[in-house]
Amino acid sequence: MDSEESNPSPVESSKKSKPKNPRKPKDSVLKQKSPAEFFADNKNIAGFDNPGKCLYTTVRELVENALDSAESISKLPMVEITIEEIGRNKFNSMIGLANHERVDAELYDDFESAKAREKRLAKEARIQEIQAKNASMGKKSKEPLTTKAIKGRGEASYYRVTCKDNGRGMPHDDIPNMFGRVLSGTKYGLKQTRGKFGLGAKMALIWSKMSTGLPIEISSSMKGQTYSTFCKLDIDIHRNIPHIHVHEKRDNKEQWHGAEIQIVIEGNWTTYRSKILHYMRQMAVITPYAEFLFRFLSDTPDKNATVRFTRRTDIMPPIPHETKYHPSAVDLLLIKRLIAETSKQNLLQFLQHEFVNISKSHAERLIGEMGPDFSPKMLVKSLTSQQIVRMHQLFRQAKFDDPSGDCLSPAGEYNLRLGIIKELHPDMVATYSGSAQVFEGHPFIVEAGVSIGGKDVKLGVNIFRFANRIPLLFEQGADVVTRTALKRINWNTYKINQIQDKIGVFVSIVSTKIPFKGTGKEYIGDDISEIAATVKTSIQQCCSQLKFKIVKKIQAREQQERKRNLTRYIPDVTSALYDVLKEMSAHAAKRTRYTGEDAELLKNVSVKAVTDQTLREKLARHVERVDYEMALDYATQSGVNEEPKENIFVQTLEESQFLDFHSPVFVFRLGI
Ligand SMILES: Nc1ncnc2c1ncn2[C@@H]1O[C@H](COP(=O)(O)OP(=O)(O)OP(=O)(O)O)[C@@H](O)[C@H]1O
Repeated sequence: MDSEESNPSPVESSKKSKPKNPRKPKDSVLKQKSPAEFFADNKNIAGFDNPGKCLYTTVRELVENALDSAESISKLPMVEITIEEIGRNKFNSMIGLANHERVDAELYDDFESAKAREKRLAKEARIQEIQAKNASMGKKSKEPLTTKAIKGRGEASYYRVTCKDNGRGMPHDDIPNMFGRVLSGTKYGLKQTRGKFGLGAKMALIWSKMSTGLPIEISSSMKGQTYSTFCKLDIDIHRNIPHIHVHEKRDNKEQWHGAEIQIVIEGNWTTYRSKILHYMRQMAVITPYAEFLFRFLSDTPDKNATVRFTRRTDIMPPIPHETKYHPSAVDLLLIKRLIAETSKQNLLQFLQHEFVNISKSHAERLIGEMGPDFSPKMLVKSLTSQQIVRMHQLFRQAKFDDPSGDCLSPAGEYNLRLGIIKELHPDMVATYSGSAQVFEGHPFIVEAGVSIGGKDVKLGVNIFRFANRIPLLFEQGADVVTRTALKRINWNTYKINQIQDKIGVFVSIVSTKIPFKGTGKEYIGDDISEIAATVKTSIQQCCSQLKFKIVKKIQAREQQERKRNLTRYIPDVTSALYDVLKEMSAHAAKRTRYTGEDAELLKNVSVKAVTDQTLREKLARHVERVDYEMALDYATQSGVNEEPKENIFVQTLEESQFLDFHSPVFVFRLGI
């Protein structure tokens, strides 16, 4: 499909989209909706709630696609995101709309009548007077300096969002459907990916269609391609098909591969600025092997911002690979689909090859158990609905080995720790990576980190959640990680103060199926007991490591305190002791009960060979020695960390294998 500039009018396309159904009864109120229409009507369920959130979710969807794409070809990701503010005049000229000055001012929401204005100004003058009076008396005034003028709903703000990556790129012919057909994508298999639903990019396009009416622009090229694709399209909401404006091949002299997506939408940078930057920062924590360049451009130069999140390691987690279904993870519909799609002929081969953890002998036993109607050689496509139900019933009741986590790609304890240290600079950090666990036949791995102290960390528990290496920023309260950290961890046990310490809790969950609540990928519910239990153990593991360090720190502090106290009491103690000894030595000659060392001491006291000063010096020396020994003991056990230190990052060898050494206080990685 090449260049196609013609653009059917909306009227035409809606006429086409709703053919009259001749059989529809006259009084029927039945209607159908296309998936695109459904999501346009309910865009909030995909995270497109209001203009600010739409800007945030658009950035997020594009960044996550960029990372998925680069990682799928094992390329260290380089992602450039630019948000360019577009003023109203510029926007109008982009869409060919002449600027228009207000004629009937009273029509507008922010209109302030002369009387209201007079009243407001009088009030402001009064406040200023009070403030001046208070200032002269040295008092602070609580009144705000100005009262608010009437605020209308405000003008819409428009932004051009561009995201460029160095990933796989997209095949020329697939691009229109990838961006212009809701629920189409390449990530539907059983595989750990950030994307899943085939929805995100289309939602951004639907929002642009709803707010600016401008099409999306895609440039893309795949490795080794001599051309790049340029495609400009929007979406026919009623028919859920791409509406192509331009789709053409261009020269690719630089041998570039990747994708550049550009979209113009309404948004709100002011209210979502911090969320977007937060998202980028957390993405840098969980993806320290990626380079992100984030730019905000505006006509007002002091609003401009450039943030670069530099790559800190070139070790990428292994590529997650597609796996087969576990027999306990399938339902009737899925079994039917697998039967329809399988290339295997008979039942034995089908069971053996379309599922994990069913060996040949196991498959034979299962078929025997299904009943006399079944045989290993029977054609799988000839199974009746009843027979499929029987198979499903057996799958639910039979015992199968758990699926392995080999197909998963967790961030890795090394990367997680590096990310936390790089972005937060905590005083202490502990990380833990668990083994693969299972829920409903899907493997999952939980990794956790707990840090104490650090830059820009608030007092109390600060939660950082990640699912399939996506930061989750919204709906925090209902999430399994938040609930576990706040309600099920007894921080006191680990000598951590939940209110006064700056605690960072990082939990990253990866799985072939993340049980998100809703398509917005904002939180994981607390109702899956396997996940909740693993999250709890992982956080506890980190806390135990920290407790070890904290206890040592407390001991060192107590010891210092003890030394200070002992030293403070030395003069009093020694003079009291000396007085007693003096008294005893005065009567020693008359009594014979003192012998040996005691008698020697009393004699020395009486001849002033031992004085108050001698006792003082001896006791001070003793306190000093005990303190030194204890300090040495502490340092050998916990390492000296008061010395000047500098972070160093070792360049890794490409294609090498690594061996991790885990200790309660560090992870050491060796190339082998
Ligand atoms: N930057 C990109 N590079 C390569 N392919 C891309 C890129 N962006 C999108 N795609 C392709 O377009 C498809 C649709 O993307 P979309 O964001 O709509 O859904 P998704 O990522 O599959 O799932 P989700 O809705 O869960 O994000 C993707 O599956 C992918 O194949």
